[in-house]
Parts: sequence; structure tokens; C-alpha cells
Amino acid sequence: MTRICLIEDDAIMGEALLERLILEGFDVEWQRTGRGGLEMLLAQRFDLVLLDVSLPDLSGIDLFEHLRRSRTAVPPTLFITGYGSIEDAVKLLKLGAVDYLTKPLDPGELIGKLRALSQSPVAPDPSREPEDRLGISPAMSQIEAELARLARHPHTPVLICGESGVGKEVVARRLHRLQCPQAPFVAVNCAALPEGLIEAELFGHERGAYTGAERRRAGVFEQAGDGVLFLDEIGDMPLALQSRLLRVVQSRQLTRIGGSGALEVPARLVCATHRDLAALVRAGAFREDLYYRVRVLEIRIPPLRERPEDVFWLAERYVAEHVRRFPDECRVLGANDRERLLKHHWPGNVRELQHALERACILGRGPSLALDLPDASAAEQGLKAHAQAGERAAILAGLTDTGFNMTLTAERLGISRKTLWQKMKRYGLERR
Ligand SMILES: Nc1ncnc2c1ncn2[C@@H]1O[C@H](COP(=O)(O)OP(=O)(O)OP(=O)(O)O)[C@@H](O)[C@H]1O
Repeated sequence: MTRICLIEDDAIMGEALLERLILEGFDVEWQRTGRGGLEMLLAQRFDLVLLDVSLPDLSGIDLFEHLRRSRTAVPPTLFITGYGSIEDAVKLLKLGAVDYLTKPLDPGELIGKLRALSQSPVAPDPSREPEDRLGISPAMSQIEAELARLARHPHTPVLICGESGVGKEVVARRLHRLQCPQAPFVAVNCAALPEGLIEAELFGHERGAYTGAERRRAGVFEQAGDGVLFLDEIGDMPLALQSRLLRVVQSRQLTRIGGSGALEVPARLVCATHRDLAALVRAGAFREDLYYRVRVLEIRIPPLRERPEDVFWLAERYVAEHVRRFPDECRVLGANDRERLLKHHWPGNVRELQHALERACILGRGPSLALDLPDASAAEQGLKAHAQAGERAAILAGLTDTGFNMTLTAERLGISRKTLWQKMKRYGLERR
């Protein structure tokens, strides 16, 4: 049964929606405040979210942005906006919402959209992973074998290293599936969380622990139960929090903010980073003791350009997936395409390959793919480098102007905070 999180402050509308959705066979949880809704979404698993943009305490947009910053997989979200807030709706679609409806709501249209989303085999799910193999290269086969061994030692922390987009989260999910598929997998991106929120997000808080903490909240360590807690971009964790994290990892116990009793932490910690943690330790930006603690077991995923077997294997899979979803669009990877795939450097690794193939399949005609990869010609490379230098300079100027305030900079540049963060990572524009 499709599980929906409904966040609507209007009592009459909320009740009417709840009644109708239950009648239509959905399993619905209703929250009347933004904060209540956010807590519920962070703590429970939902298939869809139906979210009012205008809420009294925390706007639907802020809620959605917070969720996207702190979670790698956000359920497909459908927004309800008032007349006149179409601008918000457009902004939300850019941020990643799947759709929106304007008030007064047409119940038939709403149910139709919810049904389509709940049945859609293509509902966006960034966490999706291949069912069987991680790759066919010797390096990935070895990682598969290592994961099977690591799964038998469920309390030892694991560190997964590799460039952005190589599949660190995919590997973490694979370990979870081998180790404890029924237990939770909770993923948190340390770099994308605002510094003021990260402590509460990790360790939770008691009611009244600070202004605005209206109720007790479980942190991600608790939410992960006896499953896996995946801390992505661990190298970006603020230094001040690293000692607290170390204590939790060492003692396998934590105390919520404002609390006194210690709670057991059975979850396995899996950390990931695209950075050179040893260099961060040398620069004084990462605690040495935490470094040794989290990397007891280390997996290094090589960049895609170093495993050409996987380039073809993955490309074939993405084409096959397209044909499965759109049987009348029968695309085929040709010899020419293969040559171009092999020549390309794949700075964005598997993520880049996936996007390139999706685009090539959608824009292709008949069996041919419309593969749009930059040619390695010097002129084009020069042009690309020029464009990137311009983009980097604009972002750096924006960040400097706002004192490295990411939200403000993203707004001024007209991009999402997540896109800004990804570009900062790509261009080495670290937070100060
Ligand atoms: N072995 C694989 N098979 C199929 N798809 C993969 C594989 N590895 C990665 N992908 C896909 O590539 C994309 C990036 O993967 P993932 O998010 O795991 O990378 P990452 O290294 O954690 O990236 P980042 O450092 O940016 O967080 C995802 O869409 C994922 O599904």
C-alpha cells in the first residue's frame, strides 16, 4: 500500500484530504506543522509526500530544502500552493519537486497524480542500485568479494573513498543489503547540512534542549537502529563535532543534546569521502584519532576511467533500462558510441555516464543514440576550460560577497543550494 505523508495546516482541508486519501486506499500520516512533518519524514519511510507550501512555522519550501540537504533519497513530493504562489511552485520544480497543484484543489486531479506517481516505475530514486553486480572489472569484483567479508563483521566502521560519482553510496547500500537488509539504512550528507543543524541531526535532542526544540527528536544514529548509518562527505564534518563523533564511535553510546542518559548505538557506521583524509589530518582539519577509527576497514573505488570494462557494461545496462521502460524506443550501443565512451575521461564518473546515456537514449532516433560527449579536440577542450573558469570565478565572487553563505549565494546565482555545493566541490571552493 502506498504510504503518504500529508503536511497541511488547515484543519478542514487536512481532514477532507485524509478521509479521501484513505478511501482511495492510501496509507496516510497527517501532520499540521512544517516541523512536525519534517520530523516525521526524517524518522519514517514514505512513498510520497503531499506538502502545503504555506505552513505557519516552517514553509514547505524550507522543509523540502532541508530534507534534500540532509537526505540523499527524498520521496517524490507533490506540492499544494495557493493562487499567486506559482513562482514558488516553479522554484520547487527546479529544486526537485515532482509536481504541484493549486488551491482550490481538484480532488480527481490530485488522486490521478498520486496514483500515477505511486505506480510510476520511473519515480525518481537516486538511491537505486543494480540488483546483481557492481561492475565486471577486476577492481569492482574484488570490492564485491570484500563486501561479503565485511558484512560478517557488522560492528566495525568502514570508510569508502573515491572521486565524486564513482558509486560510494551504491557500495554502502550493497554492504547494508548483505549485512542486514531488514534493518534501516540512513544516509546523511555532512557537507550539505548547515553547521547549526548537524549536531541535532546526528545525535538528536531532548524536548526543550534549546529554543525551538519543542519535542524530543531522535538523531540519525538512533534512526539507524541496528542497521547502517552512512555518513557521506565525512571530511567536511566540522572539527568541533569530530570529537563528539569519535566518542560515540568508541563507546557505541550517545547522549542526546540536553539529555543525560546514554543510549546504546548498535548501528554500523559507514563513512565516505572524495577527499584525501590523510591530507586533511596533516592540515589539521580532520582529527587523527577519528581518522584511524573510521578507516579500520577501507574500500577504495577507482575512478571510472581506470576501469573501461565497467564503462561498456554500465552503458549497456543504461541502454537496456531505457528499452525496458520504453519498449517502442529500441536503442543500441554502436561501435562508434563505444569508441567515444572509451575516449572520454569521465570526470563525473558513473553519475556522468548515467546522465549521458539517459540523454542519449531520450534524444536518439531509431536504434541510434544521440551521444553528446565533448570531443577531445584541443579547441573544444580549451573552450570548455574557459567556460568552467568563468563559472568558477562567478561562484567564488558570489561566495566571497556573501561571506560564504551558501543559501544566499545559491539564490543570487539562481541555482539550488545542492547544485552550488556540487559545483563548489568540483572547483575546489571549500567552505571556510
Ligand atoms: N556500480 C554501479 N552500477 C550502477 N549504477 C551505479 C554504480 N555506481 C554508481 N552508480 C550510479 O551513479 C550515481 C552516483 O553514485 P553514488 O551516489 O553512489 O556515487 P558517490 O560516489 O556516492 O557520489 P558523491 O561523491 O557525489 O556522493 C548514482 O545514480 C548511482 O546509481
